[in-house]
Amino acid sequence: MEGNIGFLGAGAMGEALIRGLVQSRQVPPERILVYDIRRERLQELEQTYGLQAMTGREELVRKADIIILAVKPQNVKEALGGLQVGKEKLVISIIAGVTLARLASYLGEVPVVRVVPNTPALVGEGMTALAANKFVRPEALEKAMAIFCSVGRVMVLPEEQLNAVTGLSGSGPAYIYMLIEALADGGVRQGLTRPVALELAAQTVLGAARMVLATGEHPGVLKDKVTSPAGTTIAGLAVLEDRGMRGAIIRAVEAATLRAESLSKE
Ligand SMILES: NC(=O)C1=CN([C@@H]2O[C@H](COP(=O)(O)OP(=O)(O)OC[C@H]3O[C@@H](n4cnc5c(N)ncnc54)[C@H](O)[C@@H]3O)[C@@H](O)[C@H]2O)C=CC1
Ligand SMILES: O=C(O)[C@@H]1CCC=N1
Repeated sequence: MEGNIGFLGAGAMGEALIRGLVQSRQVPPERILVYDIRRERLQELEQTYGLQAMTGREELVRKADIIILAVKPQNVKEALGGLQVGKEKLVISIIAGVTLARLASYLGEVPVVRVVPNTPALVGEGMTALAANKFVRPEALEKAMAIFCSVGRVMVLPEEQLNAVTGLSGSGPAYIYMLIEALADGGVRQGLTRPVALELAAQTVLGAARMVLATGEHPGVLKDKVTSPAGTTIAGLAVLEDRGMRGAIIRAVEAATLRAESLSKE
């Protein structure tokens, strides 16, 4: 990948992308530039990855060809207010809920791609959806896609769908970690050791996810293949139905989507 990639803000998600990019070998660390308001954070990232720490957002914007905005929605105004970004640059925002229109109110008529990534990018298993404003040329969109393709899967969607994506795949890893933790607790409850239970739980989630993606079969069909008549699985599934697992997950995605919508207005 050509050019310098600059991160404005590098917390949990910024670092997941940095690590994923470095591990993918698509971008050498010396072409990754970072500015974060916390000095100790900058030093830590510089030492860990050998990337270039910038003295301020102006230096970052001057030296980077692609600028990834990775501050929290609440910090958008202080991070972007008064910032001059040339039209030849490509801005990529990973900020949840913040619309292309709102970004344009700070940045003006520059190419911006709004992206919803997730933290499994750190291990090359990210899921990213993106939408571009009208100033983004096809080659620039390709570049944005290449960055996120190097750390997982990518899809282009209409911007109106990105808050729902945030509620599903953006926040989703946390739901799944909770599921894995609960499965492991279940195993421990039945007498398994914690490490054994955790490995069983995590590999089961990974295997089930791979089955859905690799076979293209409806998850209901795959579920039926696990479920023997009068067997163990149906006994477990009946409890999950009783306790409203499906409804709880649907509501979780809804609540997170609504929160993404409200973040845009903060
Ligand atoms: N964590 C996740 O799984 C995902 C996060 N996102 C989005 O990514 C963005 C970052 O999220 P996290 O990394 O989780 O948050 P975080 O709080 O870990 O990182 C934000 C970073 O921005 C820095 N910062 C704050 N104000 C700044 C300023 N004015 N200039 C430069 N740096 C500044 C902070 O010091 C911090 O290191 C958010 O907008 C979030 O909505 C999107 C998808 C997934
Ligand atoms: O919790 C958040 O607001 C961010 C956005 C999606 C995942 N983490």
